[in-house]
Amino acid sequence: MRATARRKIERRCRQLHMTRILIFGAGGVGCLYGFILDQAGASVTAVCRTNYEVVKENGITIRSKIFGRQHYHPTAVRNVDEAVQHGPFDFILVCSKAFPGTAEMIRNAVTPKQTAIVLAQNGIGVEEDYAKLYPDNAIISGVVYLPVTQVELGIIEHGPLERFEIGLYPPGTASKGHCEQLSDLFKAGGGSAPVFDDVQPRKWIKVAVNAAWNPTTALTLCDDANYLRSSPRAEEMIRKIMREVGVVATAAGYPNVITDEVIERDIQRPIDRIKTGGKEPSMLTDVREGRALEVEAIVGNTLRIGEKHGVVTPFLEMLYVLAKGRSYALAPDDRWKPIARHD
Ligand SMILES: NC(=O)C1=CN([C@@H]2O[C@H](COP(=O)(O)OP(=O)(O)OC[C@H]3O[C@@H](n4cnc5c(N)ncnc54)[C@H](OP(=O)(O)O)[C@@H]3O)[C@@H](O)[C@H]2O)C=CC1
Ligand SMILES: CC(C)(CO)C(=O)C(=O)O
Repeated sequence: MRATARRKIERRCRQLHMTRILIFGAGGVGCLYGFILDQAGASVTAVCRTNYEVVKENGITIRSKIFGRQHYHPTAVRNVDEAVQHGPFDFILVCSKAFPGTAEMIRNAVTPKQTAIVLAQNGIGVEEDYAKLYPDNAIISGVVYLPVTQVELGIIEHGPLERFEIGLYPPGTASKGHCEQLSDLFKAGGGSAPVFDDVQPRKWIKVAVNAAWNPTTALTLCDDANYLRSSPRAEEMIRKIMREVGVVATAAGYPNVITDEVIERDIQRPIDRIKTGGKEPSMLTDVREGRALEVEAIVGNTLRIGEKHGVVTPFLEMLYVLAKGRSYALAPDDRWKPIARHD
């Protein structure tokens, strides 16, 4: 290898090792992304809540169809104030559920002009609160494809898919340097984080998937394969909901994104799982654990964007009302609060 090429690789490795990452929300997604970044050589601090003692004492065990059985030990802290002594952070990965008020919770760990805030969450329109609060920081919006569940405190089960699609919010606001750096880190850690000039079309595809699968499985208490087995109309209902989200996306300026081809490709995964065993979407896990549901970020924001553009969304409206009722029964504090701008 030529000396200049070797020096370039050595410099890149040094940069990765110096990168400081804060994971806010050490559940399924947070623990798995922390693992990938730890593998890349970054310094990983994790804000843990219920699993604090276990993670501090024993670290995190990963049982993954891709990475195998793994173990790592991030620096566990109880809250953002405690995390600050391990900063300043180059990236904060927000991996908690997309609920109102989270943007304020990370404030003390955000260094203006340095920290890139990465949203590893489902939903649409979830970036605006961060963009308003942190105008001097890069906001990276992410689309998470990662079937993962924390099955016991500090123990994470992960299926056969790992892809984190990322892009700046709003698109083209600053240099793509932060996105490229994060993408390099994922690659170095064995993961995959492709960078998009505009990641919003990708967010729309994912919210169509989540609006269809998350409330239906949460309300029926069936994993995706069992839901498909449950009646001859179940599969077509998923397509109808996804098409409805497609009409909203088109009205919002993203035509030809949620196409029939995209819908068929996505629905094939759960259909295949009828043979191999179903996946419990994260909202079904929340129902089983008695936690509030991410209805606003996934269904509420989508239907309000539709409303603003004069699109009638009967399926989304029905899912919204029923899933909000379910969430309210589980967590009575979860009353309606808009979480972001709805355009
Ligand atoms: N799981 C999956 O397969 C997928 C999930 N997603 C999305 O990724 C995001 C994360 O999901 P997932 O990992 O499943 O969620 P989890 O519920 O497993 O993890 C969220 C974590 O955030 C923690 N948390 C919440 N609020 C706070 C707080 N104030 N302080 C400290 N910790 C806090 C929770 O702590 P505690 O345990 O104490 O509640 C929990 O550990 C969601 O937006 C989800 O929709 C996307 C694709 C797939
Ligand atoms: C796509 C799906 C349903 C897969 O896990 C998901 O994003 C979730 O569980 O929230």
